[in-house]
Formats: sequence, structure tokens, C-alpha cells
Amino acid sequence: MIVTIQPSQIKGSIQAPASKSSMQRGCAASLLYLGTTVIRNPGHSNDDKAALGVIKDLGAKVETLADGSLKIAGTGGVNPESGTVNCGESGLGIRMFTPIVSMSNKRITINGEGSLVTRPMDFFDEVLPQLGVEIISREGKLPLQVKGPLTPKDITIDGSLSSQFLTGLLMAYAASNAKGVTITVDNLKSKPYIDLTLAVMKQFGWEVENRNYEAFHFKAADPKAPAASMPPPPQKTYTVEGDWSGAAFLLVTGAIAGDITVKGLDVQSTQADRAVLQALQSCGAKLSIQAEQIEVGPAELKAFQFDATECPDLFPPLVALASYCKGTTVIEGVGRLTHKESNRALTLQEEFGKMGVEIELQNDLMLIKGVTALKGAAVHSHHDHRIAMACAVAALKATGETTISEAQAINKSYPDFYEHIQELGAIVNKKSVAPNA
Ligand SMILES: O=C(O)C1=C[C@@H](OP(=O)(O)O)[C@@H](O)[C@H](O)C1
Ligand SMILES: C=C(OP(=O)(O)O)C(=O)O
Repeated sequence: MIVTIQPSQIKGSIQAPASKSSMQRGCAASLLYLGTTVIRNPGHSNDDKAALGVIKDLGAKVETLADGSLKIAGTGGVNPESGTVNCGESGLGIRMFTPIVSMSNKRITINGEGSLVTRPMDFFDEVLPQLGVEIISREGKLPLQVKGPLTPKDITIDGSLSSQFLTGLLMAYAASNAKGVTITVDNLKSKPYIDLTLAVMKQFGWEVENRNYEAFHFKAADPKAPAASMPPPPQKTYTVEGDWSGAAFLLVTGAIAGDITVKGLDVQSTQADRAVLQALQSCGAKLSIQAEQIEVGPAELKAFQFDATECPDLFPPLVALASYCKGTTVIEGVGRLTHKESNRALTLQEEFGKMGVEIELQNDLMLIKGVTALKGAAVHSHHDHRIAMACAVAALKATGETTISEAQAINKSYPDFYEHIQELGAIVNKKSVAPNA
């Protein structure tokens, strides 16, 4: 799909989309919970759909209720119905579900699509055999073939590439009834995503002690505890949070293109990308943070400094913001961008370069030179949802129109993105492209 965006007047109010990080975790927890969960505000991104597909393949029964909520009958473990699962293009999906799939004693192939096929999974080649799981990968890439059952034990892992592997291990350990064991983690990155994992697990009754993000301890069984615990409640309700990662694009839209209100975000959320508020504050955007809604609008924007090491998904929206800030913005954490849907440091440099924005990479730092006027240009998403959205937002105050090729990449996380910015006044035109065109 090719999307054309014209310079536009932006104004209005919009509801943030559902967070795929919250939705995918909710799906995994609902599968592992022995009982029924109603998921309110479920997402419908491709990553969310993939997570629902995986849990169905692992034995969960999923029903859509009249109000759009999902009712999920969990299995309390995994009960695979076939020999394969497909995680779509989701990094979190494959890294969270692989340890969970490994709870089964059946041989199961885990596959995925698009950019996921080239993203690194060699963590599992090293770690899963230590937990009693046989694994065959294509030299650290998909497809993965695993055969468990995973046995929780004390282990030390590397957390520097991604937090997502730890999210999967924490869930699989909890669901395997881990007691008196510790996962020690060297150099954990994207820490708030682990806060989100632990928060979701807590809602489902799994407690893990976080020892300063260096060790995660599952308490030993209490010998004095009564033998039979209370039966689980028949039905749990899990509400998917509004998405700070997708909303970051909306909030930046407000800062550069017109006064808007974004609703449906929890200002107390553990989501990493809530930190977009700090960047908006630092650059001088008009900002009013209320419990129910966030109002943001344009002002004299000045260059800012921001460390995105723990919230790498903020790079694309912050590059769009920095393009409109006077002076040179410095964002730290470039090393975190290499293995996303694209190598985002390079793709941001290339695509924003086409719009006249100079981006310099200095080791872990990205330097973005703000310009007085961006040029509309023909840009490419590189099949990366966040690159498409960043270009679309930047295009709203550019001179001339911008066309975005492979613009459908947004479906990975925020399928309603173009409609949402249209509701805010953006002039958007979508054109399908024949598959072989
Ligand atoms: O756990 C999650 O929901 C995610 C964790 C982050 O990945 P890393 O831990 O690999 O940085 C983030 O970039 C990704 O979009 C979603
Ligand atoms: C990198 C992302 O997701 P994932 O790693 O889950 O594919 C993202 O949403 O930007």
C-alpha cells in the first residue's frame, strides 16, 4: 500500500490504541491460567492476532463476546493441538512463547514471518538446553524446533540484547510452578518491559521477587502452608492498557501540528514509552497531563537530550519530533535499534534524510539537526511499522506531499493509525498496490 500525506491542520481528540505489549502478555497469561479470563479492550494488530493464534494452538479456547471482549478458557499449562505454532512478525511473540511452548514434552516447530525470520534467537540455543529442552534452530534463527518439558532451575542469562527472552522465561517458570529458583540476569535492557511482565503476572497470581533487575527469584514452597489452596476464581478480568508506544506518534503529532487530546492512557503505567512525556516536556511542547487525558499542542520547540536505552521504540517518534526542534537533539541508545523490524538507526537516517533532516550516528548517540521546514518526499517504511508512522507524522508539517511505500507495515502494532490521524484532520490518501507491481 502507498499512503500519501499532505501538510495538514491537526485538531481534535482521539483514543489511544490497545497496547500490543499488554495484549500479548494478557494472552499468554490467560493460556497459562487454569480458569477463564475475560480480556477487555483487546487489540487487533497483527502481533495481537498472532498471539491469539498461538494460544489457540496451545489449547486455549477463545470466544468473542457481544461487547468485543474476548473470553479465554486457559489450560493452566500448554496442551498443543498441532506440531507447529506461528508467531507472525512479533519479536515479543516468539521470545515469550518459545519458553512457554517448551513446557510441552511434544516436539513443536515455532515459526514466524517477515523481519522475524532474520532476527536473532540464538539465546534459546544456549539457554533452553540448560533447562532440559532440546532445541534445533537455523543457526540461531527461525524456525525453532523445541521439545521439553522445561524444568525451572537456577540460571544466568544475558539481558543485553532484549528483555523479551526474560519475559518468556519468567512466565514459563511461573507456570511450571518454579519454587526456590532464581534467574540471574546480566546487563538487562528495556527494564520497564519487565515491570510490565511482572505486573501482568501478579494480576494472575504469580509473584516473582525482582532483585534490582539483576535477579528474579521464585520463592521456595512454604512447608507450613496448608496443603490444599483455595480453588482459583472462576473468571478473571484483564484489561488491555492503552498503548504509550503508538500514542507517542499521536502526542508528537500534537506537538508539531496542532492541539490534540489523547485519551485512554494510564499515566501510572509501567510501559516504557510513557517516557515520551519527558521528551515532550524537555522540548517545550504545550502539555497538560491529566488522569483522564493528555493535551498536547505546538509551541517553540527546542532541541532536547534523551536516553532511549530502556525505551528503544521511542526513537522513531522522537526523531519526528526532533526534526521540528530548533538545534541538535541528542538521543542515546542507538545500539538498541539494530535488531528491530529494520535496523532503525539506519532506516531513520535514510528516510528522514530524504525529507531534508540530517541525522548523525556517533557510537550510541543519534544527533538530529532540526530544520525550519521539512521537505515532503517519497519515503519507504522498510516494512517497519514505526518507520512508516514516524514519516507520516513528520509529513504533516512538511512542505509538499509525502508518499510512504509499504505503508501497511503499521498493521503490526497500530492498524487504525492512518484513520486516527485522519480523524485529527490529516489529509491521507491510501492506494493499494498489486502484489507483483
Ligand atoms: O516486551 C515487549 O513488549 C517489548 C520489548 C521491547 O523489546 P526489547 O526488550 O527487545 O528492547 C520493545 O522494543 C518491543 O517493541 C516490545
Ligand atoms: C520491536 C518491536 O516489536 P517486537 O520486538 O515485539 O517485534 C516494536 O514494536 O517496535
